[in-house]
Amino acid sequence: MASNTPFTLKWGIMATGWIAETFTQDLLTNPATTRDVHDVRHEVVAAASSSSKQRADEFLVKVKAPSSAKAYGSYHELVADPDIDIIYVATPHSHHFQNAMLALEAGKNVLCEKALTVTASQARKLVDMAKKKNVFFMEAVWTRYQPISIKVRELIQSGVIGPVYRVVADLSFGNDQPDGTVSFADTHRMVNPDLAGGALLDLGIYSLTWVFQTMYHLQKEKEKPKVVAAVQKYHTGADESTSIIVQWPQHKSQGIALTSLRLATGVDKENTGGPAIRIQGSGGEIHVTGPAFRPLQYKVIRGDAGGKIETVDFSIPKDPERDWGHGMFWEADECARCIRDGKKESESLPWEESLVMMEVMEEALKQGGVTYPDLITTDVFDAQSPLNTGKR
Ligand SMILES: NC(=O)C1=CN([C@@H]2O[C@H](COP(=O)(O)OP(=O)(O)OC[C@H]3O[C@@H](n4cnc5c(N)ncnc54)[C@H](OP(=O)(O)O)[C@@H]3O)[C@@H](O)[C@H]2O)C=CC1
Ligand SMILES: O=C1OC[C@@H](O)[C@H](O)[C@H]1O
Repeated sequence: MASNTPFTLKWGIMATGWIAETFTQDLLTNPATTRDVHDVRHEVVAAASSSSKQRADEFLVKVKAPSSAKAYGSYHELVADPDIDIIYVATPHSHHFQNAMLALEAGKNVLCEKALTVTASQARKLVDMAKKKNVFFMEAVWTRYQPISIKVRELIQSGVIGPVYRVVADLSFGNDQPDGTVSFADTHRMVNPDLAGGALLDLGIYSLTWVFQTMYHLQKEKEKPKVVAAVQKYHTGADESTSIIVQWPQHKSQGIALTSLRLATGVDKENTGGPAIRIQGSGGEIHVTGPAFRPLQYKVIRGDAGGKIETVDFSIPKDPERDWGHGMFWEADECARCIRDGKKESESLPWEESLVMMEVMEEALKQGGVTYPDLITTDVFDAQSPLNTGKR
């Protein structure tokens, strides 16, 4: 008989920045009252800051973690904690390879923020280590686990718009300034090459996510894509605007993934001006509206119904007690279920798909002449790398 007790996943949070705070608050929501989830739950066991233990302490207070949660002043201490089941890597992309490898080497399950790494070779090495250590490993593309994504994938598979031959997806931030900048300081992770900055690895990955989850993910026989890219470089050397055409010739399908720090997807911040994602099948279309990382509406326009439009809206549930909900808890629930069930990778975002997406982004950046420093592109693990010790 199935147990009524939810499976508990114990988390260690690596880094204390913006997304660490947001994700941890989602972890701390009540799954039952927030989103009607009763089979899994989450516990925040510890958080670590590479800057100081005090920063980790302040972080735990800020997110209202239970008083039992431990604060560490180093990533090494975090990955050595035997009470932790899974490490959430929430550092800039520049650090993901070294930080995720530190955790995998220690035998921990890992959920690593997007973009998974800076290079495809780094991503392959992480997957190899996850296999060697027999642990769960997943790229934290939260969009894949949101109900709207699941529904859109189901709709496509049901054949309601026929075979999908083209997807156009955009995530652009509209930060153009009169002085020619894109509003981020040159040292900010969005544009700083030392932190693997640039529109593609940070935002364009969501446009690619829609291209991939609506086409490549659903291919029965996987086909390697061809890639053509146009890249506009920012004065820091990172990309400020990147447009990629991904082609699967045998499937007769093409995806166009767009991203820009200058232009916005829509005229307002909610991107309601038009569909951010347009999925075109031979029998109709699906339009998805809202920022590609967390869109809240789709429309199905069926050719066989004379263009009749069905509109479906979604919302992000909140924990009534915490007055909080960002929509990252669904990916956390996926980690818990996979680990409970002994799975090492998620079916919604298999390792192979993360690797192919990294290859596409690497190729696009190569075509655009974007390069990153050796410290962050090496695929040789170094536990004492400044990226792991925080000695900047
Ligand atoms: N899924 C999503 O919706 C989002 C995902 N992200 C992803 O999360 C990652 C982190 O982004 P975000 O939280 O916005 O970044 P922040 O700059 O807010 O935080 C990054 C944290 O990483 C740690 N860190 C370690 N070394 C450095 C360094 N040299 N420079 C800066 N920080 C360092 C710091 O924590 P400490 O000092 O405590 O070690 C810092 O607080 C990125 O890869 C990004 O793509 C970001 C936003 C949204
Ligand atoms: O992943 C992300 O999604 C939301 C954006 O605000 C952020 O810059 C990006 O990293």
